[in-house]
Amino acid sequence: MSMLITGIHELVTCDETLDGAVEEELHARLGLLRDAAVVIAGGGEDSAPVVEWVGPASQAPAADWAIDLEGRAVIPGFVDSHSHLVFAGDRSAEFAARMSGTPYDGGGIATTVAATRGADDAELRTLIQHRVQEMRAQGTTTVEIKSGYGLSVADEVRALRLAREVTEETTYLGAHVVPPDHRDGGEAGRAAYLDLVCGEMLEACAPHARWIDVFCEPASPYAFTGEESRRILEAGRAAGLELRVHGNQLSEGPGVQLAVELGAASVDHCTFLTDADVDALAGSDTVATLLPGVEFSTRQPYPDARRLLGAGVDVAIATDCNPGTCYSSSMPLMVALAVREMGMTPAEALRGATVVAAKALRRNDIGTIAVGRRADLAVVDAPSWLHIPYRVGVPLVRALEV
Ligand SMILES: N=CN[C@@H](CCC(=O)O)C(=O)O
Ligand SMILES: [Zn+2]
Repeated sequence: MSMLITGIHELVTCDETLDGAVEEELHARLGLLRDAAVVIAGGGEDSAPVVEWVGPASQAPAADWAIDLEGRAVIPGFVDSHSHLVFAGDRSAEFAARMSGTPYDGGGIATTVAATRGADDAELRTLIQHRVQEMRAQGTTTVEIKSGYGLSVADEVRALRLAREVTEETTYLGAHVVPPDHRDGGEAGRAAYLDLVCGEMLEACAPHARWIDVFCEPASPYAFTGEESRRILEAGRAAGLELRVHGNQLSEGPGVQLAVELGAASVDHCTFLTDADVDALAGSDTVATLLPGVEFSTRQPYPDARRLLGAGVDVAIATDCNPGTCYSSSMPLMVALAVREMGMTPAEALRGATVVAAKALRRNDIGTIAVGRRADLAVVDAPSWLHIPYRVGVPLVRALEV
């Protein structure tokens, strides 16, 4: 079965090779067509629908079904490459304290670990499904989900198993923080937890995960040093996982350069960078994923995306949706913050939320609208994609259900 989607006033494909794309600075590298149509086909029990044809509406082929979007804009579905959706509990009071000056240091993660361990599978499943649905309703069609609020073998496996029910992009984050039960044991407790993360826990979690991640942040007493992070990432790679890193969130530190050295797909946060960090990223295949909702919700300074883009670094943006540093699932909000606060042009921010975010997940089947790629489309209830940052806070974007 095929479906013709027509009545598209602006079609953002993010396909830079597309013939006939508008060549205006405002829409640079977006592969933008006006008065366009898309044909999608396939899809069934085992396979997602794919794009079969893209072009001017006047040349569209016939299809089994047609829908008319009546002059709206269409973009590739957002790729949210960084989230922590498997959690229970509430930390809104911590947010309120930060708004009046209390700094974030990662200590609140223990609160969520306790609440998450205390929730049964059905409760957690409902929470995850609700959050994924909330994302789709705002245009997100792919989401990466980390564990990291279990921090025992059984609880980490459970988090990844539940995350796998809704996405292939699952990330083992046993190295989120050293949990309270091990911190109480001092240096020996910490060493025992590292052994667990790199040993029994990794072995149990690897079958449920594609990625391994670590909160590399020597400035936080709860997180991991550069050397500890190296050991964790190397163990993960030996177990067949691909690498991503939480780095340079609270201070300058080793995370970015470690991620580049080990060939991680992405290093996320990048709030505090030295010139050497920027240079390392610029010569690498590692994406810098910025998480502007975190700076919004922690009152930290926003990272300077312009500095990274100017050096030639690939910059993605994601929500980091989690109960501590950013409880927002809204990619449209992240696009707006990236433009308003981090020096990205609207076009750079939209690319960062789609095609560059796909690169951060080492995927080339999503993040663009092109023949043969997945038919993951989002509709903007406005004539131009520019309304996403322009009409901040207005729920204009939704995933197209096909
Ligand atoms: N920094 C580490 N992890 C999360 C926050 C987790 C939490 O505070 O619950 C982040 O990406 O910001
Ligand atoms: Zn995170």
